[in-house]
Amino acid sequence: MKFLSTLFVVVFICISAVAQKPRVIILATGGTIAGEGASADRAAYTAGKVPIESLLKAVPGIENIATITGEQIANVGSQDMTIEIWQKLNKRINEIFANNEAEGIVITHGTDTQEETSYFLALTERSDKPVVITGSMRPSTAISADGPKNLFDAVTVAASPKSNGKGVMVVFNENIFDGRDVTKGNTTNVAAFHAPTLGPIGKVYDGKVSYYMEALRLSNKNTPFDITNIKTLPKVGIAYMYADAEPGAIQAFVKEGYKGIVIAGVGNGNFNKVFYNAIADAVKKGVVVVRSSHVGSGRVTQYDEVDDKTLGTIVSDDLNPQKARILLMLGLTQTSNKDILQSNFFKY
Ligand SMILES: NC(=O)CC[C@H](N)C(=O)O
Repeated sequence: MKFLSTLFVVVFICISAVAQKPRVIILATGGTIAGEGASADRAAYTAGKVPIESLLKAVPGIENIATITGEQIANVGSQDMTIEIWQKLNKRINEIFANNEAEGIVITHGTDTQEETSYFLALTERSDKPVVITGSMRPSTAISADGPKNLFDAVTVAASPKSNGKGVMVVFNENIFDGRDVTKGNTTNVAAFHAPTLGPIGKVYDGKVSYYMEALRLSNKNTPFDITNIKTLPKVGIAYMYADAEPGAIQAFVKEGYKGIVIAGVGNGNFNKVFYNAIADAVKKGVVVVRSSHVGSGRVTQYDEVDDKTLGTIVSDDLNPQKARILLMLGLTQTSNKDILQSNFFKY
């Protein structure tokens, strides 16, 4: 009798484990994926119009992958993304995982600043469970809209047990990218994202997830950046270098009381003499200056054409300027020690 009842309990647990779908919560923030136009071409549309419930209706079969619920966190074109929305996202993500509300999270997001949100969250959210960001290049009303397919793939990745421990990722056009490495590489094409250092870490196709490599830079709960009780981040600006550039942007940031400046340098984080002098002046006034590059791939290395020791600058390693800005803002919430801030760029 005891054996039979034990057997019954074991069989019941097995059946319910098989029947129970993973739970995925979609946090919607807007973007082209929620865009709406008056005609079927992609021109003249407004990003961030369509609510998450309508987006889900356009994805047949998505309900078979996971038990899905949607929440609207914001509804903006991601050029209007703010640190306040990042904080809202971060808070809700940490809450969802702490309360065991879902196995995975998908964030729908405009593509323009998707790479910044992915890195910010990779540095600040605190779980091993997957957070998958996606979007689209064509609005929901366009011919061959890519949003439904990207959303289907993102939910597939978020629901997959293979994704545990992978942290924050971007899923786009069947590629899975690490949230740190990913960057937008095309202004209009559906293959809008790439990852200059690693390439995609995996692929998602036909409801199946395959990983090929792993990012080793520390992220998620292995970073010290906890923004739970932080209202605003220290101001960090980006100054763009080009032939015969003038240093007005650097001087303006210093005047406005910015705590840090990232130089979107040429080549290996280089700049001309007037930039050099303005940077030296900024450093003397206590502003932390990071050398990055607008080349689009590769590292900015220390003590190359610029002697960072003499100038007092630090380098971004392979982070592009917009990502270097995020790491510097978060680093500055903890210290203004340049050695520690520099070591962050080799760790995270
Ligand atoms: N493809 C897009 O998502 C671009 C739309 C808009 N600029 C945004 O980033 O939200």
